[in-house]
Amino acid sequence: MDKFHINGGHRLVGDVTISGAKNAALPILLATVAASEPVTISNVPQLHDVKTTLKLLQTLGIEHSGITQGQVTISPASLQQTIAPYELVKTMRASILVLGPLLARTGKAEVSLPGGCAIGARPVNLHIEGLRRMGAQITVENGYIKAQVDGRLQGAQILMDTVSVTGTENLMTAATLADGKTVIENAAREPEIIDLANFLNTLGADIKGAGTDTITINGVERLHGGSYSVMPDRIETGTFLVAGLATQGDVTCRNTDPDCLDAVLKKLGEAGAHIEKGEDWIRIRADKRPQPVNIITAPHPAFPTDMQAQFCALNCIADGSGWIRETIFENRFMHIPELRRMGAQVELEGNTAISKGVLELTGAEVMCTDLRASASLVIAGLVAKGQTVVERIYHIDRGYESIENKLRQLGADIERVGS
Ligand SMILES: CC(=O)N[C@H]1[C@@H](OP(=O)(O)OP(=O)(O)OC[C@H]2O[C@@H](n3ccc(=O)[nH]c3=O)[C@H](O)[C@@H]2O)O[C@H](CO)[C@@H](O)[C@@H]1O
Ligand SMILES: C=C(OP(=O)(O)O)C(=O)O
Repeated sequence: MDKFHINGGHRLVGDVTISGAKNAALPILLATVAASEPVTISNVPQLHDVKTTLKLLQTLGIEHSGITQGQVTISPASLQQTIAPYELVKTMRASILVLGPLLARTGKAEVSLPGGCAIGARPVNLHIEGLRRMGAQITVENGYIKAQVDGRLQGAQILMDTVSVTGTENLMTAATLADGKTVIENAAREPEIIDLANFLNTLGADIKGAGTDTITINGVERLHGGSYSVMPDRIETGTFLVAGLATQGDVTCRNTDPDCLDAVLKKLGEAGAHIEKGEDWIRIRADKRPQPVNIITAPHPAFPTDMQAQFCALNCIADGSGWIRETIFENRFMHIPELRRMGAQVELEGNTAISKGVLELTGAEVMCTDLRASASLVIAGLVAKGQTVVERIYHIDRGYESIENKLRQLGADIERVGS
C-alpha cells in the first residue's frame, strides 16, 4: 500500500491547476446511462473513483474510449446489463447514482446497496422513496435494490425529507425520461447539481430550477448525444487554499470557480488570509499564524462538510481556540485522533471538535480513514516539524488528482512511497 512521506516546514508558493470536480464528474458519467447516443465529457479528473465509474459502465455493457487528456467518450447505446454488482458499488458510494438513469431508460435496475462508510451510515431511503413516487416497484433483497417499472416512470411531486445531494441527482436524472412533470422540493442546492442539470439539458432534457430548492423536470422521450465539460473541483480548491494559509504561503488556484466557494472564502478571511480572486482564479496569501475559526457544516450554500477536516487541521495550529460542529455526517471526525498523534490539542464534545491551537505540530505516522480526513493529515504534515508518514493514501486517490505532484510544484517536500 502506498504512503506519503512528508517533511514539513516549507511555505507553499506558486500556481496550482485545479482539476474537474469529482462530485460533478461521477454523477455526469453515470447519467450518461440515460442517453441513447455518444456523449463526450471533458475536464474529467484522473481519480480512482472515475476509474471505478468507467468500470461500472463497462459492466453494464456501455463502451468508452478511455480518458485522454481529461476527455472520454461514452457510448451508452451498447447498454446490455441492468445489474450494478456489490464488488464495484462497495468501493464507491456514488455508484448508487446509476439507479435512477438505469431504471428510467430500461424499466429495470438491480443495484447493490452501498452500505455505510467511515463517515456515517449514509442510508439511501430518499432515493428509493422518490423513485417509488414515480411509479417504480422496489424491493430490497439480498443486499440489492431491485427496481422495475411497467412502461415509463411517471412524473411526480417529490418532497425530500432531508436535503440529499446524490438523492436529488438520482431523482432529477430519472425524471428526465419520465412521462410528464416532476417537481423535487427541498432539493439540494450544491453547484454540482447545477452542473449535472446543465449537462442533462445539453442532451435535450428540460430541467429548471437547479441550484434552488425546487427543481422542475419536464420528461422527454429520449436524451441524445453531446459534449460537456465538468466544472472545477471546489473542494480541491478549498484544500489547496487551506494548505496555502496553513504554511503561511502564497498560492494561486487556477481553472477554478470562486463563485462556488463563498462560505469557505469567508472562513479563510476570518482566519486571517489575504484573498484576491478573478473570474477563474483565487490567490491566498498569509504571513502569520492563522486565527481560529468557528464553523457549523450545513448544506450549500453554508459551509461544506467536505471542507470540515481541512479546517480542523488549520484550527489545530491557530493562534487561539476554535470549534467546528459537524451536522451532516454522524462520524466524520476520524482525523481527530490522528491529529492528536501529531501534538494537536483537540477534543470532541458530541459533534463538535474544540481545539486550542499549538505553535508547532510534530511529524508522526498517521493513518487515513476517509477522503477528506486524509487531506487534513497531509495539511498537518506540511506544517509539522520533522517527517510525517501518511498511510492508506488510497483514500486520497479516490478524490484528489496527483495531489503530491501538485504540492511538490508549490514547494512541498512530499513523496509517494510504495510498499
Ligand atoms: C458523490 C457526492 O456527491 N458525494 C457528496 C454527497 O454525498 P451524499 O449525496 O451521499 O450525501 P447526502 O447529501 O445524501 O447526505 C446528507 C445527509 O442526508 C442523509 N440521507 C441521505 C440520503 C438518504 O436517502 N437518506 C438520508 O438520511 C445522510 O445520511 C446525510 O446525513 O453530499 C455530501 C454532503 O454534502 C458530501 O459530503 C459528499 O461528498
Ligand atoms: C464524502 C465524499 O465523497 P463520497 O460521497 O464519494 O464518499 C467526499 O467527496 O468528501
